[in-house]
Amino acid sequence: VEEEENPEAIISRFQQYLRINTAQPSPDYAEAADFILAQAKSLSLESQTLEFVNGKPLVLLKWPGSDPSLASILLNSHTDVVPAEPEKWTHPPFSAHLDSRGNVYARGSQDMKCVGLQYLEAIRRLKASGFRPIRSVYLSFVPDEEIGGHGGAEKFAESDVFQRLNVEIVLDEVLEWGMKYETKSGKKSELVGLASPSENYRAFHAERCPWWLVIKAIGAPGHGAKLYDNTAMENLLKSIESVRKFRASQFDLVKAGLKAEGEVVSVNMAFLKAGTPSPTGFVMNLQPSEAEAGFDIRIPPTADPDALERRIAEEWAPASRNMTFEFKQKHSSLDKSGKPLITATDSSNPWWNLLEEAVKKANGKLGKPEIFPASTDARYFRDLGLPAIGFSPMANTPILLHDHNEFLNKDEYLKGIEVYESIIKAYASYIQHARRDGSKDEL
Ligand SMILES: CSCC[C@H](NC=O)C(=O)O
Ligand SMILES: [Zn+2]
Ligand SMILES: [Zn+2]
Repeated sequence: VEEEENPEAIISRFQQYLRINTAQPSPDYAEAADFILAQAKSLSLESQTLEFVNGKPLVLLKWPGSDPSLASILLNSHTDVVPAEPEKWTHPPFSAHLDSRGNVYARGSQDMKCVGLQYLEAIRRLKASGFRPIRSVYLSFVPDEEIGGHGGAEKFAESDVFQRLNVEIVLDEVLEWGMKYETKSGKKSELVGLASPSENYRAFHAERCPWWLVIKAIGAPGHGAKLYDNTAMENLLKSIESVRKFRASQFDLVKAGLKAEGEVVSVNMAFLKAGTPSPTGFVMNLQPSEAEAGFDIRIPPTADPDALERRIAEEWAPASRNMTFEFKQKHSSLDKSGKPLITATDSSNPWWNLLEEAVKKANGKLGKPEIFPASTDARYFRDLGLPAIGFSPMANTPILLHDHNEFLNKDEYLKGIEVYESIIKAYASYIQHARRDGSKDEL
């Protein structure tokens, strides 16, 4: 085994990447880009750095295939991570501390620096084994996924550069996802989804789309002791009650086991803003003339977006109650032709089956296609009509996305590299033209 293929060397590279503080809101993108470019160089991959937004580099790597007439494969990962509160971690979030059980602690160890580097390590192994891709394999290391992807994947997907890559399939991240709730029958709190850390890998063919909604109420201000109708607070509270009812109806479907979490609309209040500040807090005997609330809504591609929009306009922020609303973020859950943004998993999309087979070959098992409850950059590629699959090879791993003490076990990381090795090999050697209509052409 070559020096750089030792497990120690592999883990050490993972740690190096994790130690770069790319936490929002001020990620060190320059250092991350340098690191990726150095890795690319050591692997003799072609590279270029794109800057759709100043100071936010997107590193694009290429492993050229032997047949440039075939469409290519894109392996996407984001380089930014969410912030961490260091004092709440057992090991500092950018130390990449390796403990005696082999757990590597760092912000980004699951989401998703692991995946970005596993792609590269898989290529290192494939190269060492003498494998040569027929299709070109591209890797994109994109900025700003955690804040919406507008300065990264969104611009990239819309770019001429991307057009010229002739991409036919995109792989992106997915995170293990579970939820806690009170069962209807008793007080017992349960975990569904990946409650018992499972042996299975999960793969996602769609995701819920983010709608970040702000509703605002106005009303006549007045004395705090006076009862009168149509205050801003009263008007907003009516909306909140209505939102809560709807939220409960959706959640009940999940609790009853009728729907998966990705199949219902979620709505959670993100902020409340009202009141007249005073040096000691808020003025208490004044009813404010404005009140605002913000909601994180996620809509599955299977839901009717018009119906939800009507509900917002008629029940949650009716003009008749002196209310207005605004979206801070609104990704359509339908494509341009009005079809739900769902990547096919039938015979019209050979990449799904190839993924399944490749994971099996690496002794893994893939679950049924699911709808990811949160959002990833994959939606920008699905917008273009491209198949995109959310997949991160992490089994037997507790769900710590955006949580304190995020870690990944080194053996799970190493196993993931083998899984990607198998996937990249299968994808890059696939020589049929995959057509949207499901027909195939032997070349
Ligand atoms: C509006 S894009 C935000 C993307 C983010 N992705 C992962 O957590 C999410 O909140 O789902
Ligand atoms: Zn992520
Ligand atoms: Zn994230």
